[in-house]
Amino acid sequence: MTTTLTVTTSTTQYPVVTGAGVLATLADRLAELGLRGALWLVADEHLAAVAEQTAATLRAADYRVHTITVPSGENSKSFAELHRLYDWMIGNGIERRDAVLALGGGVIGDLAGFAAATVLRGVALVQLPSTLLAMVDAAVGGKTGINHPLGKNLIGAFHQPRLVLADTNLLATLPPRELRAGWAEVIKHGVIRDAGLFAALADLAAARGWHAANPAAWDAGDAELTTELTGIIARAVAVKVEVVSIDEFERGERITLNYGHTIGHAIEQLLGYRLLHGECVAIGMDAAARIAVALGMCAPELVERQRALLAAYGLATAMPADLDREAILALITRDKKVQAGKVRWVLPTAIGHVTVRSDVPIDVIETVLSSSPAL
Ligand SMILES: NC(=O)c1ccc[n+]([C@@H]2O[C@H](COP(=O)([O-])OP(=O)(O)OC[C@H]3O[C@@H](n4cnc5c(N)ncnc54)[C@H](O)[C@@H]3O)[C@@H](O)[C@H]2O)c1
Ligand SMILES: O=C(O)C(=O)C[C@@H](O)[C@H](O)[C@H](O)COP(=O)(O)O
Ligand SMILES: [Zn+2]
Repeated sequence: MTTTLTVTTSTTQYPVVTGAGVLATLADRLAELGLRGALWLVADEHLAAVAEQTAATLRAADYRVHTITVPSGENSKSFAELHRLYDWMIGNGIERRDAVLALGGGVIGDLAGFAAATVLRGVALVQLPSTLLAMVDAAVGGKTGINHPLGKNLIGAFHQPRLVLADTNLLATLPPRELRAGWAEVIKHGVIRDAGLFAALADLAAARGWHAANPAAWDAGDAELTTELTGIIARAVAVKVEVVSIDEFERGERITLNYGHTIGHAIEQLLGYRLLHGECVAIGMDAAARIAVALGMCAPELVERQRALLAAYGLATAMPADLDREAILALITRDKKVQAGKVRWVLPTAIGHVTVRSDVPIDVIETVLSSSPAL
């Protein structure tokens, strides 16, 4: 099953295509978009074979293709890697009508996307996500960037892709831990905007007997499961498409996509990126839900339901014991969503609904952090 959704903003419109085998349609789609310049394929090192195959197909369709691989992992969202991409592009004569193709997870999408946003003041970008997380979230919506030693994603730009092609066949080689990290953003999409998606995830978990001790596993040979999960992925993509179409530049609605990230990003950075982005978002979602309960915004049952669903998809919500709670607090106040010195918290009121609050008392946050279950 292939699903095509369209991001429509005041400045642009582009398709987000999700399905098994869609990467094979890349050359035709580029031609339809009128992208006939050279292609600069930036691939995660673990996707080198896919990159080679993709480049060969594009060359057979008369494209000039340059390829480069980037070391896997969060550390590649760095000035050094960005610089290496600029040297490669400029050194080999990139032109304004060319396009950058980002083949990999969110790290490659963010890094190559930012290079595309800035080289020659911007060239076309095509996102070819290869992780669950990138398919449902990172590849869509145009947020690109790198990390700064003082914080996550602090240097970046909005640069919308011309096309997102999410080939779910690529997920067959994704390590289970990375797949689990992707479920965090899928569940986030359910909590912030789509109670039906949350219910579908919960129903599937119940039907399959998935819980903390026996979490979700995707056996690609199970056709029925693959169909169900592909449908769920398409539904999660739809949430992202909807939100960024409403609010491209995060002036309002888009901040809801940051649910779980205020604390999540702080943990990611404090642990030196030892935990994955999705794993930290899961911990941050649990803390945010507990803040909402403490403020009387939702019933404690919401925390339990969210925790159970995260656990069923293999995600822990306890904070690592070595995490310095004071340091989390300090980092939160440097979050890029801080306005007039106030942290803007995305908090749930019910499954499928969140609201933004800038008046969360510090002692509530301290209590939630200090009462977090520890790993
Ligand atoms: N721009 C956005 O809107 C947005 C949204 C969410 C997250 N992000 C960012 O995305 C990053 C996380 O992305 P991610 O979870 O995709 O991680 P990632 O890009 O680090 O990829 C995860 C790991 O899987 C490997 N891999 C990727 N695809 C594979 C495949 N098909 N088969 C085998 N191995 C594969 C990679 O080499 C890497 O080791 C974070 O930096 C986060 O900040 C950005
Ligand atoms: O697309 C968005 O907007 C998001 O917030 C999606 C998040 O899942 C993603 O992690 C994003 O990179 C966070 O953005 P940031 O502005 O908080 O760095
Ligand atoms: Zn995220």
